[in-house]
Amino acid sequence: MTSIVRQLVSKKKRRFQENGFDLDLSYITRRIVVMGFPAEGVEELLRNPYSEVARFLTLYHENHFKVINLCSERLYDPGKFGGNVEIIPMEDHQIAPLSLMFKFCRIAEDWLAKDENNVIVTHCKAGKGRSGLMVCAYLLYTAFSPSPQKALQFYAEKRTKNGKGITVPSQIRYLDYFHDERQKGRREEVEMQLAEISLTANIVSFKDVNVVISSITGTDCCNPTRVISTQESAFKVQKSKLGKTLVISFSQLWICGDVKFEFQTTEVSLCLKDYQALVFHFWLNTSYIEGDKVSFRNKRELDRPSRCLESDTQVSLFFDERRPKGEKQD
Ligand SMILES: CCCCCCCC(=O)OC[C@H](COP(=O)(O)O[C@H]1[C@H](O)[C@@H](OP(=O)(O)O)[C@H](OP(=O)(O)O)[C@@H](OP(=O)(O)O)[C@H]1O)OC(=O)CCCCCCC
Repeated sequence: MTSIVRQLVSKKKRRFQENGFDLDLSYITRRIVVMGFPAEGVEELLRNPYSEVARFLTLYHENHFKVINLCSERLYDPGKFGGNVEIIPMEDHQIAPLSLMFKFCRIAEDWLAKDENNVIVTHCKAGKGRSGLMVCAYLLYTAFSPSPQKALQFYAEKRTKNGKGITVPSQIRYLDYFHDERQKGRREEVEMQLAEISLTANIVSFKDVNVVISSITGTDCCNPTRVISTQESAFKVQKSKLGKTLVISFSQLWICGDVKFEFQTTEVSLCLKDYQALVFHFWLNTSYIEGDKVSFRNKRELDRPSRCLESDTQVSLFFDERRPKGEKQD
């Protein structure tokens, strides 16, 4: 029964079912392994039991494995795997700044270069999204894959049965950013003045939509710093609604680097308390914005869109100015 539950929880991800093992684990290449979380206690009923993961690593890769834990929400004592564990915390369904993607690649490259028998074992919670972003970055970093599209296809084929590896659009966007930097070098940091957000969606006609904008300072991608919430009056924010279209205008709002946009509505919880429910979100890096407009043409281009959204939801961001980071305006 337990193995049935674990197989249900692992959904369409390929499992390692040889030699008495049945793990949510896939070899992406001979030396890159991706797996679901090595759980203990009750969660063992749902995910890879830590003891089975340890037995697998000892049997197949004793003294030659390095584990990289990408879960910010599930940390464990590195001593569990003999101490050879690196932690790069990422939030579920979110991106990692390019600096962390390159950090992952350097860790993997150094370890695999030490001994031809060495392997990298990467996991997050499901071992699908966050692990996929980092492993696809490594496939590009080493030129194993010539393009982000090829890396995504290769990963999806090796990790899943339904060809749906990385499915969060912003994670795919950041893989494109990574490839650009790997090919052409780091881009200049750019600040952009956000003038307007336009949202056309069914939800606008019957809900008040709030936008929270935050950005990553340093490499702590788990706690982005809030720039503004359109519910606050700290910045001059004007909202206008016409049918299914909401236009939010900003004044003097500059954003820079890795920026998260969260669209929320006020909901009532079961205990009759108001809370902000996430309708969708997306991430952008200002150095990669071309021109003065960014558009999302439908729901599929948004991250984790709620079921209540109609498919032809559209979002556009309009920018007034851009400047190199830190350049003072007179
Ligand atoms: C009889 C029980 C049958 C259980 C059937 C469960 C069937 C089922 O959907 O199981 C799957 C769920 C959720 O599974 P997980 O708890 O493992 O969550 C997944 C994880 O967040 C992935 O991110 P990452 O960790 O890979 O970065 C995410 O991928 P992404 O960020 O790319 O979207 C994926 O979204 P996605 O699949 O793409 O939509 C989530 O489903 O498991 C649980 O909820 C665990 C608790 C299960 C509670 C069981 C209570 C008994």
